[in-house]
Amino acid sequence: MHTLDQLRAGKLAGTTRLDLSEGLTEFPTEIFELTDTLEILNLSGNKLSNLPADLGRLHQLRILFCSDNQFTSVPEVLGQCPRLSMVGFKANQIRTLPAAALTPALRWLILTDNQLRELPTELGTCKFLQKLMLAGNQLTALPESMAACTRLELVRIAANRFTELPPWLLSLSRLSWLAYAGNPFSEAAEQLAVAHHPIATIDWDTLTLEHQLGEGASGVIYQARWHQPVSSPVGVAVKLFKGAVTSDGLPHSEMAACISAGAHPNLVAVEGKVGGHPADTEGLVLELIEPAFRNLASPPSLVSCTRDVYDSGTRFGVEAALQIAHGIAAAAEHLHERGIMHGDLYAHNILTTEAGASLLSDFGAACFFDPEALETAHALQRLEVRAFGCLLEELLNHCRGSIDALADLQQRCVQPNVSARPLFAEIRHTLAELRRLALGSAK
Ligand SMILES: Nc1ncnc2c1ncn2[C@@H]1O[C@H](COP(=O)(O)OP(=O)(O)OP(=O)(O)O)[C@@H](O)[C@H]1O
Repeated sequence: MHTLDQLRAGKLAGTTRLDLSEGLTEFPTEIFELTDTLEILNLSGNKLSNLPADLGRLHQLRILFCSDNQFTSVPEVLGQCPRLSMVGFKANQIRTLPAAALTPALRWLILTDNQLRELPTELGTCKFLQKLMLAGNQLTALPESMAACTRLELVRIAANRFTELPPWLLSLSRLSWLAYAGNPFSEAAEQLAVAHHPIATIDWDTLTLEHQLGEGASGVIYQARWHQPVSSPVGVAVKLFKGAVTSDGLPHSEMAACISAGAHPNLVAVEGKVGGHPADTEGLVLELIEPAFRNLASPPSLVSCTRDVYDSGTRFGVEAALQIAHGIAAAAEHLHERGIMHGDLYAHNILTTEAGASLLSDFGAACFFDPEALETAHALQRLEVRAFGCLLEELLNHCRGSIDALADLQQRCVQPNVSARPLFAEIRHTLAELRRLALGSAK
């Protein structure tokens, strides 16, 4: 984080990235002293409601963040920054996205947690659009012109007012990560899934919270001891939800998905939901994940956009790669059978051990569908199969040996013809066979 004083004293000359959060009510004109170098401007956490009319002077600007400010409209002046490819206005009070604000280079647009009711038709001309974050608005539809946004890979429309899933979304050939829970059209499927999976209520008084294990966008996780009447206390993890909308959707939908997912060796087991919390906070009691588990990768960077980032030294043996792939395919198949799409099937949401055990976690983007409405169900499943294909590509890229049959499967999972992609039952079966062959040849 930089300071206005540093900027005014000329100490930031030549910088390519500027981060200022000081309760600013106006755009500091001194920023224009950085016109020749400034590529990333982060003005999140201020009190801004507009940007200067000559913003286009920042001709190198590629990335602009203005989260947690007081904008009511996305400034039209953004359209004058030709290189601007990433725009973030999360948690403002935005009601309008003017067509003039759209830049030709737009690749990543974040308007999570605003008050948008409609979007301009011109969004369909943003042919480089790859990642679109619209959770927590009041949208009822997306412009049909967006069917031309064929580079879209990740779309968040959870917690809006959609009465149907835009049908053209399901034929976008690269779409891999979709979150739509918390809309009127998906409510019935969510309620049905929860009704089919009653869960124990664990009284808050039977839990002793110990230290914090971690914190995600949707909640805080604590290690705890669960005192049961007949046995000695067991170690568990307790996730207490924050309640607010996240970039993936509503915590309520995350809870519903965790609960209705049911038990599977490649998912984190849910013991029950917390009852009787003194502040009425919602929470889940989860199996404690062993410390030997590590995230397979880190979330995408500003550069990688939709793809995870791996540690430079990451290398898998053939058997480990197949074992991880098989475990995650089995988990995804299990979820799909129950009418749940994970929505965020990514290596950064997969935990693995050196021995090759794997867990698919983070249900923050999960959505529900009717598994018996086959056409939509299969289209959604095949969308998530592309996400799995991306994971397979990454496993192959970091694999010590080559596996031609795995490369073939990967290609089938990401093929542009969505309806020709295999479903997870077939993928899991193929991977089981490949594991058997690999084990056989290792003997
Ligand atoms: N059951 C568990 N046992 C042990 N540690 C856990 C458990 N669940 C979560 N954690 C720890 O808490 C952290 C936050 O978990 P959480 O699932 O809320 O968020 P996340 O998925 O990492 O983040 P986000 O939801 O923002 O993508 C994890 O990274 C992990 O370190």
